[in-house]
Amino acid sequence: MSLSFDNHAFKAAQSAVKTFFQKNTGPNSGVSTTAVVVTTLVGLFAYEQYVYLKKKQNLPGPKYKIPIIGALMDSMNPTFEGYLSKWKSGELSCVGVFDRFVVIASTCELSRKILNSPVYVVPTVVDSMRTILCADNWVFMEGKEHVEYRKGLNVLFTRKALGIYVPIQDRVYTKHFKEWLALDGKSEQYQWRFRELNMEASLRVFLGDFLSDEVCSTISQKYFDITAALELVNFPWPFPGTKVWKAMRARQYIVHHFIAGVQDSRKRLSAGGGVTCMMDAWIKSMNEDQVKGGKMFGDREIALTILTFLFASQDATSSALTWAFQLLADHPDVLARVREEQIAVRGDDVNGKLTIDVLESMTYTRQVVKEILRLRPPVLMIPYQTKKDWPINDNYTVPKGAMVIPTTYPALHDPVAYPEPESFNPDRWGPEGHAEKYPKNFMVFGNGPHHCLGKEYAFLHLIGIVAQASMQLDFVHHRTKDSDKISIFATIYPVDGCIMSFTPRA
Ligand code: HEM
Repeated sequence: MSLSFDNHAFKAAQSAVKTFFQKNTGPNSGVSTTAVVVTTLVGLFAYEQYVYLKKKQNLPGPKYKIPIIGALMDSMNPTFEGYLSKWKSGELSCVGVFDRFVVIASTCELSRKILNSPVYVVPTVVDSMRTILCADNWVFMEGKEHVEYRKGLNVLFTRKALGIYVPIQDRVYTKHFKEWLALDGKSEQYQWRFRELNMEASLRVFLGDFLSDEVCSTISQKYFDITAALELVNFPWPFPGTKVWKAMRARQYIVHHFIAGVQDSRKRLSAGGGVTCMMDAWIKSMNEDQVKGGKMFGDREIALTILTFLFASQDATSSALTWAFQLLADHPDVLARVREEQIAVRGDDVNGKLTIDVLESMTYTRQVVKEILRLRPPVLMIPYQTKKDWPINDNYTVPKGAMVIPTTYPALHDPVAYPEPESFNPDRWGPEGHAEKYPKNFMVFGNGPHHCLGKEYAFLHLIGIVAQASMQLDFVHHRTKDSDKISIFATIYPVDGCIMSFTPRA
């Protein structure tokens, strides 16, 4: 991100300042350099305010912009309460950070409009991501090119493919449950343990055993640097030591190992090996398509795409998993019904291996997962950017180049669609509830051409963990005064980090 407030006007101001200097700061000019510098700075700051207010028009938002940085501090240390008050301030509101003008939409209607207007907007992920994920990554493609590329990835999320992943997921759950049980019922913050389970499940589903345990665990550590750089607006230059710089280094390590994995998978498949993970499935389907002249993906391209899956899934799913355990432990009646369902659908085999058929038959557990995602949506806001001036409604035109952000939380807590929206009520998704009558409000996975590619995988993953944990583990949530408060680290977590203890299920 550059620090140019508005390129044309800024250049004009620069040239005026230069002329002024040339004319007035000679030895005989009688004007001191300090006076000129101060006047220039005041002029530039005044100009910056003018640009901000011109874009802001009548939108709710700060009355003026802090010179140069704007609301950088709020952006670096966001609070959920801060977001809530922003959303409540109006259906559209605004803020300025560095040279970024940000417009936030807080209604379901406007949020959907943004997600479904590819003519006006393009996803930006967040500012730093182009640097971190590499500018040639498919997620930054637009329009037809994006649609076509995305079609080539659908093969990785078909029901058949999802069925291959289930036993891999199950093995990872068992491994992590054992680790939790080895703590002998000790209570501690589990948020990061849930994240580790999730990271290993993702890596093993995506790349199977092509990564060693050691590399998996290093990636898990290094990935923290990528999450930490996910602020809405970052420090503009990736100087050594900045969050973006650390994230880039993490990406280099991860992509290096992913490329090695792709190469191993190619070799193994051409030696007649079977499909063991997503990458194998992808390469095998590519090999088959080759005969029909289908698209061939290169090693780095595959590695970068899998990095986007990790990026898209890791934080969101870890957040969902944390709230899942917390909410289930806090609602023993719901947990008891999940267990009843397990017995009903799995019969004598309640501790047996998971399959996609059995996961799909768990209708109540799916309702529970859906309600967890509604109550605590992992992705609160989805940053897009305008490609041109956009008259988004009768009262306001979003200027070209602005970040325009649809929100999910307000629609998911709309009392019309979800009466008593703060209560955890999986039955609202069942035949006796009426939440399913408001599909437009359920924007947990976005909407429109960029809606989440891994939605069904995420559902099955969360249902699988809840199913297996409910049968194999007894768990207690040690509530604190901060358990229901929300902290923001790319996504949302309970402020106390979810203090839990696990023992084997009696
Ligand atoms: C609970 C877990 C998850 C949540 C809440 C979530 C949510 C989202 C959201 C809100 C978007 C943006 C949609 C839009 O712009 O309209 C998105 C995009 C995406 N998600 Fe997910 N996601 C989750 C898990 C996953 C998983 C597990 C994967 C892959 C394995 C994945 C892959 C993607 C991809 C590739 C995109 C970008 C799609 C595109 O630009 O075409 N997500 N997700």
